[in-house]
Order: sequence, then C-alpha cells, then structure tokens
Amino acid sequence: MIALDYAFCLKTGEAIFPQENLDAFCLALGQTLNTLAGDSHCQIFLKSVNSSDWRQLSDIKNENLTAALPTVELNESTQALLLSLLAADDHKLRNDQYHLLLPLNMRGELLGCLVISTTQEIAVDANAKNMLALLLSGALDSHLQHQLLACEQAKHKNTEKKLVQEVCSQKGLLEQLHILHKISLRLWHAHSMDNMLHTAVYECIHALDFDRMAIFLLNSHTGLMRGTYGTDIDGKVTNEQWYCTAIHEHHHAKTTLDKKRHITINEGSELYHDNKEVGTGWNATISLWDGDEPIGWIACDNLITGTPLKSYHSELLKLLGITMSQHLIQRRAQDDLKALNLSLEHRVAERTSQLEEANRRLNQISREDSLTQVPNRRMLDERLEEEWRRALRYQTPLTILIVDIDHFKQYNDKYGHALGDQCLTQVAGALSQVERRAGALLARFGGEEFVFLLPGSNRENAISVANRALQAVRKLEIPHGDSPVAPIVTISAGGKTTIPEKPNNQQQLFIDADVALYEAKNAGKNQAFVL
Ligand SMILES: Nc1nc2c(ncn2[C@@H]2O[C@H](COP(=O)(O)OP(=O)(O)OP(=O)(O)O)[C@@H](O)[C@H]2O)c(=O)[nH]1
Repeated sequence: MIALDYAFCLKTGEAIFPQENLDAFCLALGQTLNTLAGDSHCQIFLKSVNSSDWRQLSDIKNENLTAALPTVELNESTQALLLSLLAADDHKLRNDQYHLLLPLNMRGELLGCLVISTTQEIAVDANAKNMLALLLSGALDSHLQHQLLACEQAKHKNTEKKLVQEVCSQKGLLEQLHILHKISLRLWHAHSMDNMLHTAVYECIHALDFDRMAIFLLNSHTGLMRGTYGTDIDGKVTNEQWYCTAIHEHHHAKTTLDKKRHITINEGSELYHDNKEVGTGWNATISLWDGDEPIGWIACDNLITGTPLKSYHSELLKLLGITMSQHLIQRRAQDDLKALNLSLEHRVAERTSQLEEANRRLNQISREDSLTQVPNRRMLDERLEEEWRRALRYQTPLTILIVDIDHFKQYNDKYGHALGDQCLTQVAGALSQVERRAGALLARFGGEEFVFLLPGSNRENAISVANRALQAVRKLEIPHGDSPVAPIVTISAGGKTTIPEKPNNQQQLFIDADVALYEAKNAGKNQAFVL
C-alpha cells in the first residue's frame, strides 16, 4: 500500500522552485513514487482549451521523464484508460494496476489531470491529495504560462524579423522607384520613338534591379510583334528590330495577352537570347496597354549576375510597365501629330505654290495681249509710268515708237478676219525680236497698232529701232494684194524722244509720237518718223 500523505507532498513540492520548473517537479514525483512503490508510472494529460480532447504532456516511468511539450496524441489504450478514470474518478485495479486520477484546476478551469499508476494499492490522504493537486496545478499553470510566453516571444521575434525584412524591402522598392522616376524624366526628353526605346533599355538595365531587358511592340491589327532593343548575354544593348513574329507563335506574349495579365514572373526558368537557351534564372513578362489595346511587352531577367528575385520586384516591374505604356502612348501621339503636321505643311506648300503659279499666270494674262501674246496696253501704261519717273529723276532720254500696219482694213477685207489675226500675230512676233536691250518693251497698243517703249534711248537709236522694225515686218513677206504701198504687208512708225521735265506728263509723249506716225503715213507709209 502506498500512502500519499503530507510528507509525500512536501518531498515532491521541494522541486517546484523555480515555479515554472515542471520537469523537475515531475522527476521528483517519479523519484518519490519509486522509493515508495518501486515500479510506478505517472502521466500528465492536458485538456484542449476549445474542445474536450486530451493530449499527453508528460510521461514519467520511475525516474525517467520521457515526454514534455509539445504534447503528444494519446494512443488507444491510454485514451481508453483516461476516459474510464475520468468517468469513475477512483483508483481501483485495472489491467493489473492501481490508478489514481488527480484533476488539475486553475482559476476554476480544468487544466489537465495527473494519473499515477502503480502495482500497489494507493492510499490517499484527502489533504495530501488536495495539496498535491494544488502544487502540480501551480507548476503546470506556471509551465503553461511560461510556454505560452515563450511562444508569444518567438512569434514576436518572428514578426519583428519580418518587419525588418519588410522595411528593407520597402526601402529597396523606394530606391528603385526613385530611379525609375529619373529614367522616366529622361524618356520625356527623347527626340524620337527609337531614341526613347534605346534609352529605356539602356537606363533600366544599368540602374534597376535586373540584368537584361527587351522591349517588343505589338500591332494588334496585323497580329505581328517586332523587336526594338534588347540586351545581349554580356549586358550590351542590342538592336533587335530584325525580330518579327506572329503574336500567337510567341508563348509568353500570347499567355500574357490572353489572360490580360500585366505581369508574369517565373523563377528557375530557361533564359534565351536570339532564340537560343543561354542559362536559367528568373524572368518576367510585363504587358503594355493603351486602354484595352495591347501595345507591347517587356521581358526582363537576371541572366548575368543572377540577382535574386526580391519581394518588391513584382511591384517595381508593374510600375515599369505602366511607365513604359505611358511613354509609348505619348510618343505615338506625338509622332502621329508630327506626321499630320508634315503632311499638312506639305499640302499647304503645294497649294501655295499652285496659288503662286495661278497668280503669276493671272498677272501675266492680265498684262498680256491674248491674241499676239505680247504685253498689252495695261502693261505698257504701268511700265511707261515707272520709266517716266526714272527718266525724270536721272534726266535720261525716253522714247515711244508707235507702229501701225499699213492698209490693214484692206487686208482684212481681202483675206478675212482670221488671216488678219494671223497677220497681227506674225507682225507682233517679228517686232518683239527687234530690240532686246534691257528695259525695252514691245506692247500691242490696240487694233493693228504696236508701241515700243525704249528707256535710255535717244532719237538716233529710236530711228534705228524703227527702221529695223520696218525691215523685220517686210522680211515676213506676208502677201497683201490690195495694198497700194507694196505687194506685202508693211508698217509705218512714228516716234518721239524726250527727257522728262515734269511728272505724269507721259501722255504728251503719245500725242507727239502719234503726230510723227501721222507724218509717216502721210508721206506714203512704209516709213518712220521720229521727233
Ligand atoms: N483681223 C483683225 N483686225 C483688226 C483687229 N483690230 C483692228 N482690226 C482692224 O484693223 C483695221 C484698221 O483700219 P484703219 O484704222 O482704217 O487703218 P488702215 O486700214 O490700216 O489704214 P492705215 O492705218 O491708214 O494704213 C480695221 O478694219 C479693224 O477692223 C484685230 O484684232 N483683228
């Protein structure tokens, strides 16, 4: 018979200082029992907080403590024994052993129980039982609180560690975003789409946290994607505009676009360059969008330095995608506007030149005789006014020579008006070749009359011009059967040379020249008079 009395409790209770030392208490319990009853077995079971399940905390066979936290599940026989003891609360012989169940309570709650199994019957003093339960409950509670505290401390440490990692990662992301912002500012200053794409690849691989980058542009209308700039296996920026393939043939592009996914990151995947596998590492595919329209995608990887994938990479690459999308949209709009402006400028220039030509032609027509194509009277008046002013200012001579076809009425009457027109044209052509000095002008004055304006010409030169004119027309030998002067068309000329004395008096020159012409006609025609 084992007597669990006050002395037993004191002996085992000695071990509970420090109070949380449950293991020491259990060992003392086992030792004391062992000295009292030889072969003994103590087990401490814990009740789950939220259910009626039980688990084993300690198992003390004689002096050997074999279990402690974490608790272990009960095997079938232990489970059955515990349930029967809990139901009966006695220490009768079961399976050749006596069992004593000691409930362990704390703050009115059942924490667990102690089961002592011996081969001898156990005599328990009620006070000793209470004291033992009290001691063990205290040690167990303290042990559990201690475990809980340790667990909380571990959790706290873990949270702290995660926090430090998170802060580091946030710091890294902030740094990278700052760099991305700087790159973005540089891209606004790119002078062309090509320059922008090259700058983007160059700046990103040198400043952001990845090794290689390539940008592809998509044409959703043709279903084609083409390369722009990429990075070779040594980290140099390369022109990849030769690369062109159908979108549906490119696995990454297709997956990203089909799923409308903005970013896909694969770790431990094969990395490629020029369609050849060149290593393994992480790679990322970032799609670029203009609203709902896919406009391109970016590929990044860590081929060269193997830089590890960081927690901020996903966020960083997403923002890189958004930034590049904005630049592409803006650059395209700028290029379209530029092309539109160029085409408008071209059309305006074309239209302006057409208008200028039309104006020139109009100007010419308005100053040209429509039949003979020599300058008309309007032109003559303008030039005479101009030359009169000049001659007045520099006091230089100015001559007017009026030329009239002889007996042209008879010519018309004999040959008809149409041949008359033809004759006028031929005479005009011949006269316009007579004087080629700068400033000289031949104009049709009206009807069958022509006028030479000869700036800087004195009377002597005027006579020479008049005679050459007569000669030139005669040389045409246009038959004139009804002319009393000659069998061919002839002309008469009357001229006046003057040095102007007052402005706007040019009409007097005409009057005088007309007088001279009259004299030439009166004298038998086919001759010239210059006053
Ligand atoms: N075919 C043709 N005839 C014209 C044109 N302008 C004027 N005439 C004619 O030219 C003729 C001029 O006749 P006149 O003024 O009598 O002079 P003319 O017959 O040459 O006699 P003279 O001057 O004295 O030698 C008229 O019969 C006009 O009809 C024209 O553009 N075409």
